[in-house]
Amino acid sequence: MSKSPTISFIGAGNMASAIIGGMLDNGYKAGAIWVSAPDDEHLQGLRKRFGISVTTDNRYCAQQSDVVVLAVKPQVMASVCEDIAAVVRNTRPLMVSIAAGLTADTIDGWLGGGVPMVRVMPNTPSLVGKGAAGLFANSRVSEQQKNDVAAIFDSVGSANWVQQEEQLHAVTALSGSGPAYFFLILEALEEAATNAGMAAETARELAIQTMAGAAEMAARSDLEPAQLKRNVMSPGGTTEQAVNTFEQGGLRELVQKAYSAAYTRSQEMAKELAGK
Ligand SMILES: NC(=O)C1=CN([C@@H]2O[C@H](COP(=O)(O)OP(=O)(O)OC[C@H]3O[C@@H](n4cnc5c(N)ncnc54)[C@H](OP(=O)(O)O)[C@@H]3O)[C@@H](O)[C@H]2O)C=CC1
Ligand SMILES: O=C(O)[C@@H]1CCC=N1
Repeated sequence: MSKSPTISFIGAGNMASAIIGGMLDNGYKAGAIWVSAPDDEHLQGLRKRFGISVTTDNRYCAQQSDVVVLAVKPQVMASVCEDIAAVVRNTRPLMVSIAAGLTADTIDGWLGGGVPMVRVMPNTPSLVGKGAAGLFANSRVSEQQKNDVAAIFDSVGSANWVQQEEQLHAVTALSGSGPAYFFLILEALEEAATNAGMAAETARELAIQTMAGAAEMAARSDLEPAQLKRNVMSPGGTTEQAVNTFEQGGLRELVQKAYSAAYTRSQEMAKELAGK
């Protein structure tokens, strides 16, 4: 494989667009990226936005590249793989799946078997170069191919290898789904502030800046999150009241429950879809 491999995305939705946008902002050339999906109008929009090549023909798309990223919903993965299997057998690209749940063996079976495959669990902040991805390679993937895939996901954030495929369930429940958890908190904080009379625009600006600032501090500081939290809590002050309210309301248990629900769903999807 060349130093900068050509990359085809099958599926052009939220996650593919986020990765492509991030890659282009971080040095990848539009000329090296192909995308396929059923809706030509949507594809033309992406072509205009990103300058990449587009086609409604999945087989043609798969033929163009050293790396083929499967970026469709898990429920349509079987039919997509069966459609491109002959092409994959001939051109032998590195296959990358970003689908939640589906195991490398299941997808390999749909592609006809013997395929080098990396499973990645990325997240949508890839669009702004702040993605967090977990990666697992099957035994057919070479070191060079691992480096090529890691370079793609490092270019849009951070790429983190896991040694056991099962660990991707944990990645999915944390960072794959995670952006939605923080957007939910953002929504709730904005709502609370506007209920107290703050202008919506100001509430959004302050809430986003606070979330970004807290994340940046946690990333840069040697202190534990618990200590960073205590540093905001003046004895007898306002934060103490809010944090106690969260703790007494069962926030930790709720977070554990939500995380487990996502984890379990990832496991269920693997079982449900393997038979299809
Ligand atoms: N969204 C996220 O935050 C994350 C998603 N993922 C995984 O990424 C994958 C895609 O998710 P997401 O981007 O959110 O989903 P979307 O629904 O946004 O995107 C799916 C894309 O696949 C296209 N598509 C549907 N059928 C076909 C087909 N037969 N051939 C080619 N393309 C097809 C859709 O086109 P159309 O819309 O016209 O039907 C759409 O462009 C999923 O497997 C998901 O598990 C992983 C991590 C995070
Ligand atoms: O909700 C989902 O199933 C996908 C996987 C992680 C984020 N979105």
